[in-house]
Amino acid sequence: MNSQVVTNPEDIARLYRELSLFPSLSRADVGPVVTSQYGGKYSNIYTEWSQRDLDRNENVNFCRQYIVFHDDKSVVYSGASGNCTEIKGELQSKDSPSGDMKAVVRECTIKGEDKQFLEIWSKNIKMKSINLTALKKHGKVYEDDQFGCLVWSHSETHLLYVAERKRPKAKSFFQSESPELSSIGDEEETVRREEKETVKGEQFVFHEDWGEGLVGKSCPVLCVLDIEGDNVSVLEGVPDNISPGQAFWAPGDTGVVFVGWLHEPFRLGLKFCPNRSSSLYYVDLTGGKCEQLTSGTSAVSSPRLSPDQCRIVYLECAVFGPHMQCSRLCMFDWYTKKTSVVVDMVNRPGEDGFTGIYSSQLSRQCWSADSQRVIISCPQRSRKDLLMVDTSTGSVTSLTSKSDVGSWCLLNIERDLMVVSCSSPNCPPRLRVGFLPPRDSQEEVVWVTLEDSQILPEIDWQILTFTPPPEQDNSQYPGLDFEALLIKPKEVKDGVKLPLIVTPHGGPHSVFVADWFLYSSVLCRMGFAVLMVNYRGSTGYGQDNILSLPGNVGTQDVKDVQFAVESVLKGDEFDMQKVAVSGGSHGGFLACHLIGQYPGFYKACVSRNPVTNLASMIGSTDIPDWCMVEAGFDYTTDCLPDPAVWEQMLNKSPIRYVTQVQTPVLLTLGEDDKRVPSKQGIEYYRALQAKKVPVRLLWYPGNNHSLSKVDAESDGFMNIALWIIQHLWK
Ligand SMILES: CC(=O)N[C@@H](C)C(=O)N[C@@H](C)C(=O)N[C@@H](C)C(=O)O
Repeated sequence: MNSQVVTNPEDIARLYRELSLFPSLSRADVGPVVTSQYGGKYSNIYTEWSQRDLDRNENVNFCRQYIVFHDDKSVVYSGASGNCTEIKGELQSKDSPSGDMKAVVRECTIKGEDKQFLEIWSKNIKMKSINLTALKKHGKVYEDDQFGCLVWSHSETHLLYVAERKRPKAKSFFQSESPELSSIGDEEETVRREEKETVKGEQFVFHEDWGEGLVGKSCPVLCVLDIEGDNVSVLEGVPDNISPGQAFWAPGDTGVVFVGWLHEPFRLGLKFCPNRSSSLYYVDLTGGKCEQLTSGTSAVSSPRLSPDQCRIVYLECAVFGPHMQCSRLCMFDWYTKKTSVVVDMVNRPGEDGFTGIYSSQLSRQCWSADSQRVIISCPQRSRKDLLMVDTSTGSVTSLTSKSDVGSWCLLNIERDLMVVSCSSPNCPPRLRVGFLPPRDSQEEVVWVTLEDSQILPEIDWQILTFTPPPEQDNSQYPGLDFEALLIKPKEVKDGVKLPLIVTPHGGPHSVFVADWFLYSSVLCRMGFAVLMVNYRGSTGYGQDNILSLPGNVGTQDVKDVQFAVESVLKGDEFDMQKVAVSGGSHGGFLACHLIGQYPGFYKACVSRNPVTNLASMIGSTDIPDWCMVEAGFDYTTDCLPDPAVWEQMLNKSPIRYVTQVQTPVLLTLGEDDKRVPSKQGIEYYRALQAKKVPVRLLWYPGNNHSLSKVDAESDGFMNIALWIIQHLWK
């Protein structure tokens, strides 16, 4: 075999184990400025990381702290202050604004029962540990990014968080009554009260939840802990037709501002779906009066209060339509109660190259100290950059576009000290800090690395740009181009042509930015080239690019990927007899389309939780609107099955071409997938079996759409690599 590909399973596993060690940065907080007696200033940087532990079969979360000496505008010295500490059981944590206290929501199992505690730490003492489970004021605390929050009041006397609404105990009509209580004591009184609150016939009522990644999260409520009084109250006044989340304290702690998502007539999947009808609200703590701050005709997210507590920026996009779109950055003036658009949607990038805002979540803090600028990390074509927005002028400046690092993520900013994670396809995440230059200055940010990582010299990467041929131009949205990341081994032996693995992203409205990808890095170290295609419809290229795809899935996206592959194969670097295709979700949809529409071209196919039949998916997915929109139809909540629509859906689905498939297919399915139900993969699996096409199906219990648990991810990789090797060199 004239190749340089690693094929021995033990060697592959060793490579995977080596590269899976690199942790990812999930959070950073900047502590208060401390001035030493000699006038030196320093701040503590608290960071949280996540790392795969293949032996414990879990993602391990740990923290590490650093100290940064500065003069409020530049870093003088920095270094780690201690080693890493695993943080197990901590659902949420947050230092108080002064840094004097820390709140922790902790989950632990006591005598076989899961319980949740809200802890208040000060210096070296755990001052309070409130058993939230025993209080029975609400259900489980929300720890997710969609609804969850843990916020200190400005006064540091109250804590705000989100939990599941308390549901009365349900019992059968035929359950025997508890024996008459002999004596009335506190305990008995509690049991008696609970008996009264118990309802019959409600044990099996269906409670819809918010879908994939939010299973069991149905009715969030805003909760406030009065730290002095040790009592928890559920905020009144939130309208019954909305689910609140992403809450924070209003100026002066007079009340709470939050995002409310409409959940009538029913809930649709919310994860990766920022296009759900939602508004900003304010609920007054005293009277419980609730006020809607934004129009209610759009979808909003990530409200962030300015340091001077005068304005709130937030992201806004249209309701329904493509699930990820170009957002507007809007602002609500707390005192005039007026909203304004700071940065509008970008249909086509202009000369300045700014392609629009595609972030679905702003960083925890994103304001400059002067309350004039906002920092946003978001995709700009195939990179992810830090953008500085001047909220007075709406001007957008990239702080990182000249960098050779492909992906920058703002973790936090406090008093203009930015904490970022940055990485590239050949460089795992690094932790850096740097001061935001003064407003209107032309200075570049001076970045200081707190935690470095070495560039992998064996990996080379580049961004390729493609212009579709005239016959594939979109007449409604003409002149659009698209890109792909090409990741390949730096050293290639003479005479060796590289095998190529083609990977279209899912979404379809998402994007591959030049970030660190574990799978692509290991495949590259094994000797494969990997082509990660950002076909038309990807985010980061303007709203027109996104709008060009709905109604054209299964043709435009498929042709874009094939055009990119055939363009790359025109060179003599790659072996066109050794091309595989691999994708997940909509990327799996494309992988299955490609082997059906180009029979024999791909020698192996891997498909993770693929969409294989839009017509059969619409009735079982948590995002039925996605099926309608991507098939080219408008969605309304009262829409009903229509044979003509189903016919169109079927015609745009990979299952339509399954009779042409010759390529061996590996399917990997998550048992708990609410997004693309596993029956989609099974439908395709059976069709291949019936045609006697080599097919293998891996079924991962306890895994959902992302198949991101350590077992599924590591086992999945090994099987993917060996499947490709088996069929590219048979
Ligand atoms: C961009 C995005 O995620 N859109 C959502 C509506 C979504 O879940 N789409 C799926 C069909 C999908 O393709 N998801 C991709 C991102 C995946 O890899 O899971």
